[in-house]
Amino acid sequence: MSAPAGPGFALQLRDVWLRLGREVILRGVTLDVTAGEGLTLLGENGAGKTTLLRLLGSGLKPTRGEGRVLGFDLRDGRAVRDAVHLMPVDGGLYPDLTCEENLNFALTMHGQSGDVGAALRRVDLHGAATRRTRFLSAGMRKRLALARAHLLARPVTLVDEPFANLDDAGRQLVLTLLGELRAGGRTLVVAAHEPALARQVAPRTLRLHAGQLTESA
Ligand SMILES: Nc1ncnc2c1ncn2[C@@H]1O[C@H](COP(=O)(O)OP(=O)(O)OP(=O)(O)O)[C@@H](O)[C@H]1O
Repeated sequence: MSAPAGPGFALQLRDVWLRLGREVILRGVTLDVTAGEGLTLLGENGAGKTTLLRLLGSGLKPTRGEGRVLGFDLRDGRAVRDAVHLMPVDGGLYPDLTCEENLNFALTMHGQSGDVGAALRRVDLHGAATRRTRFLSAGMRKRLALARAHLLARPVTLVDEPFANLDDAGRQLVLTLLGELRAGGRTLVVAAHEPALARQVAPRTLRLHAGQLTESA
């Protein structure tokens, strides 16, 4: 990349192309996100939102182009994965672990400590603490994944469709907990089909279309 990321940039992409199989998903994506900024990522089904989040979390490598996360090259998977937490659309939980085991495991993996009981109470899952996550409803899994993202509070938090499968109280919980992450200075990227909700915590809006990313009003 021509210029290294300054300390104020959380995310930088320069002319990033990404191909999966025969399909070119990203076509020259360039992006600058300052530390602490909140970004809503819009786009129709299949536009490439999940793919872009996975790239920013170092789960996929650019086919062409360059990127940095908190100054670390995207290809430096270990450094990027330590700085980033990606909350995938399906929650990304371990189905045979209980709710509290999932949270404890995530803390251990990042060398962090935290109050797992309080985190479960926050999302109204304290009654299911010892239940394996495979036996949770889709909305309960979403709540648990949200609790994990909030507990880890990584400097960059990427969230894929946080409002899906949630009731009104659950959607409000998403806004509250993601809002707290932003208030604590974390950089937040939310891929969603609910722009009015997502913008409440991530006001800058970008749209992916035909592999290209543009600012959206
Ligand atoms: N492993 C893969 N191999 C090949 N193509 C893939 C792979 N994963 C995703 N794709 C394709 O990449 C494109 C973008 O998918 P992606 O999941 O990023 O879209 P999205 O914007 O998140 O969609 P949605 O709103 O439906 O969740 C789709 O055409 C999809 O078929």
